[in-house]
Amino acid sequence: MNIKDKSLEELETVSQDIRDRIIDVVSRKGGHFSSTLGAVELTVGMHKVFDAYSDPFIFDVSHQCYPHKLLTGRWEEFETIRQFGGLSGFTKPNESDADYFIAGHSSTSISLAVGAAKSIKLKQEDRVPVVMIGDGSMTAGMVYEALNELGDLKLPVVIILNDNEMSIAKPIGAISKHLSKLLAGKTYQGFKDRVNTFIKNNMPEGTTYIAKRMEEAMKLITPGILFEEMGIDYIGPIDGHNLEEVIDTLELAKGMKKPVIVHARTVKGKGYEIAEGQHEHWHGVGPFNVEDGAFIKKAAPKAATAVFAEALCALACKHENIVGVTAAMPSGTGINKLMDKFPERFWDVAIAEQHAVTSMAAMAKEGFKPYITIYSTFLQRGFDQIIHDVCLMDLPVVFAIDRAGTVGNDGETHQGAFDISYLRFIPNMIVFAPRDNATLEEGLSFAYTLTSPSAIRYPRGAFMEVDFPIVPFELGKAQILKEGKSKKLFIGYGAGVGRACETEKLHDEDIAIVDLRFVKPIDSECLKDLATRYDEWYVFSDSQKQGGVGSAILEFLNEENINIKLTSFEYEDSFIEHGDTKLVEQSLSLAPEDLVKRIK
Ligand SMILES: Cc1ncc(C[n+]2csc(CCOP(=O)(O)OP(=O)(O)O)c2C)c(N)n1
Ligand SMILES: CC(=O)[C@@H](O)[C@H](O)COP(=O)(O)O
Ligand SMILES: [Mg+2]
Repeated sequence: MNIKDKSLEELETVSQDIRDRIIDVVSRKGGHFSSTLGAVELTVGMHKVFDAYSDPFIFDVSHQCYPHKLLTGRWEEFETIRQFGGLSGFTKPNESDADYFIAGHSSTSISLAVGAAKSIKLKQEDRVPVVMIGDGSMTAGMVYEALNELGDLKLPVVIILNDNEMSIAKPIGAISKHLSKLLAGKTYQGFKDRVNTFIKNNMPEGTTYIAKRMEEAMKLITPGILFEEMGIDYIGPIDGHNLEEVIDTLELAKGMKKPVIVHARTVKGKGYEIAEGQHEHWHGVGPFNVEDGAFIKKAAPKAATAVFAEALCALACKHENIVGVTAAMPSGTGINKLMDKFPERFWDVAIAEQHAVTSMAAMAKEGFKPYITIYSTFLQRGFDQIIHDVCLMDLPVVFAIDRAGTVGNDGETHQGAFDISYLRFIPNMIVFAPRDNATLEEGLSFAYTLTSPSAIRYPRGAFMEVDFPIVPFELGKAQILKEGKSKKLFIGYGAGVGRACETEKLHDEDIAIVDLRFVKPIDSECLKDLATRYDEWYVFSDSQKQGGVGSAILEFLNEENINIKLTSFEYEDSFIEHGDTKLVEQSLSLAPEDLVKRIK
């Protein structure tokens, strides 16, 4: 839809049509809801003033990109948003030339804009990167790395700060507080260029000097001081739902040919009253009833996250030295319950995974027992800190890794595929996994006793329940769940144990099953014993094959010079698409019915 020539009135209608389409589809299919509604006018303004097929349109996280997709030839296809084989819920260049870059992890947008702006300058092209970044995403350190360079190079970039005073939950920290103060202030237009030009052309020499001093003085009172001092012009706050104001301001910003932040005040959920405002549960939703906003709940077994939160609560009651953090995912990780119960011991540190890891390392050094609770995919953000600040000092930090394995509709940017591979090779790190809710509780208690770093992983949603005796975790010890008459052996790890059991049931042989429990240190004695009885091993784990569980076992077999035929049912060397988990697993031939065929 080309909106360049539309009048303001027509654009108001376009905005309403976009809102109606989002409410209709997301209420039936689920998705990121309140973020996208809050970004409608800002997105329409971007498309009115800039050209998405030439100027890099860069959405931070890009969960708010639905209006952009609707304006760039995906109106009908929007019906398939986040569905298997359908549109991604985030920007994706192979979907449309209007999608400049893939996103899903937050706070990359300004770095992308700096890279784009450097390239545009070198290629001497007439294009301007335009960024939309939320107030929550402004709390990640990477943003300041980018602003630091941008303010120095003064490359033309327009940054729209979409400030709805919400992250997923209420925003945390001094940056958010500062931005809210700005929102409360009166509008300040960064129009110094116009003033300077006027003075230069019309006033005697000395005036410029006086004007310069005046400008310096003004800086002391201008709200955008945080950005102005970094060399980034600040305009705002403006009403991010007032199309005329948005368009005029973006025109002004574009004309400034320098880095400028347009600070827009918006309401998360704007246009669907029930979701308007600071409502965490409207950020990402399942299907709901438009009339009354009631969520259409499907009966589901108890999620691992809920078990984790309850178990950690019980532990924290028992042991006063337990502390913990989430990085802006309080309800997603269940840490909100701990924050409510122990506000002095559990924190939301904002979107700051690196800071989460290193600050908790210091608490471990001080004698506390930190549980760092971060999704597998987001923990990738704190990788160097895990090595440099936790493992090098061999500190007793527990990494509670939620969303391990495939995560469903979020897709490639969010899969919890890599944590085993990226943790296993770090000295001092203990890597282990429960197979169900009962062993998750057991595992969290066991982790409390460890004097080295440890990582325990569990899936999005519920484990598949399996029925075997619960034995206490013992460092480096596996648990043989059943012996078998066949020469085959199923080795399950974490949620993979459930899949091994399902597959064994579908198979027409009596197959032994072992719960590996530890991928590091691996249970050499148990594996050596099993090798005397079984010579065809199959590995089941929700993790990347490269460097994963199968690799660990192969390394062991090689070191012991044991000759076993080993097949690993882990993820192949590619990124995993979005969609319903069952459909995704079938596409990977990892559903039990597929595995039976592959074994045969
Ligand atoms: C590195 C990283 N950590 C955590 C998340 C989870 N996450 C997705 S959106 C979001 C909040 C974003 O808030 P904001 O930028 O204000 O956008 P809004 O939804 O308010 O429009 C968070 C924490 C993420 N995508 N990336
Ligand atoms: C956009 C983003 O990164 C989060 O909203 C994420 O989608 C949450 O994932 P869960 O739904 O698994 O909590
Ligand atoms: Mg926000």
